[in-house]
Amino acid sequence: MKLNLNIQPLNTWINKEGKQPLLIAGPCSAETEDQLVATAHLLAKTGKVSALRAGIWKPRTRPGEFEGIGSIGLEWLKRAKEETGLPTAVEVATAKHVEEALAAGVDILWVGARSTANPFTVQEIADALKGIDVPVMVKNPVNPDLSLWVGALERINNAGITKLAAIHRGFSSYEKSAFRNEPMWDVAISLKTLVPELPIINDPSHITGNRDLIGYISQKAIDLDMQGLMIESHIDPTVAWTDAKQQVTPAALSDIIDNLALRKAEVKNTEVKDKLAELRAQIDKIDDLIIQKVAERMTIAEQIGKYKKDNNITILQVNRWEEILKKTTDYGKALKLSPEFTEKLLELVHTESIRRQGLILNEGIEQPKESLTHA
Ligand SMILES: O=C(O)C(=O)C[C@]1(C(=O)O)C=C[C@@H](O)C=C1
Repeated sequence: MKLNLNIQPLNTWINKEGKQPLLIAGPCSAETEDQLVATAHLLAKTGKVSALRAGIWKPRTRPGEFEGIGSIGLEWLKRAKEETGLPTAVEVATAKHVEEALAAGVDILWVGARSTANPFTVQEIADALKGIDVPVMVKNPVNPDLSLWVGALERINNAGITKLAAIHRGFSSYEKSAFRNEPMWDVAISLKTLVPELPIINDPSHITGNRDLIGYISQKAIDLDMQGLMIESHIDPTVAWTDAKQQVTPAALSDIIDNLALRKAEVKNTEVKDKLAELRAQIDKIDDLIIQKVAERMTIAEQIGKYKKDNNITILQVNRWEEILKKTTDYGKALKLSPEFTEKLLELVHTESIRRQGLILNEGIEQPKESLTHA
């Protein structure tokens, strides 16, 4: 399925001037005029930054935390832009923010993750943007809901904004992990599949919450053909008022960018092309076999379903299911497949098997369509 958004290419609204990858950087929050302007100068000096970001209004999880310096910071941004030539980007969460940012000459606006999760907020921002030709970037919602992300992009696009990009900043999760926000790359890949022309910019600062992992996530984003990076950079992260652990100095940022291996999606070399085509043909054959075998397995599950119906046996057989999970993940391990992967694959197959048996056991009863997976 494809979604039709009216989008202009990234290079029509942000000048990369040959810099690779596209980099938007700046402090999490504008704190003081000196901090912002000095950081901007150091970032400009790296020669790697295409736009300066700074949080002016900060949506904080708990009250009492620093909620951004407010409108005065827009004046500092203006000065930073005048002195460095870097275009500026800020987060907006209300119509008033939009008006103030535009009046102060901010070049790029972005919608934050909490705002994207709320269609009322997004619509308010979209209404404030009507008739204005300004680039807008939309962060993913805090929860891994592709529809909310797409909905926000549609609302902004419907307001006439064609200089549009998405920002992948990861998703909240209860699970403990190395990351502040789980990357859940599959959600960003689904967005890319749905709207291939939409630029996606990765935000490794918010995904990692940890400056030591920023290089690692940045490389993954480039490997997945994302169009740019937004990285938080502060002249002295140790004393930053917000997100101190995930900010890097402009010099450290420059090193991170130098260490990235740049990749391109297009294959130009014919030898490489031929080799890829040969391997892809093998994958095509195997994919057909996988589908053929899954279909055969479903036919057998349906036969079992008939027995269950005739003998009043429940569909779910937990002991048998556990036995299958154990033996198959063990077998997978021996073949170098991770148990998590094998389990996920089997769960999908088992869910479909159960659904089909349900159709047999409850024949004649209308059954609404259910989703196969959760997120
Ligand atoms: O063994 C069964 O009873 C089946 O119906 C097969 C099957 C499966 O697809 O693997 C399906 C449902 C049960 O929960 C257990 C296993």
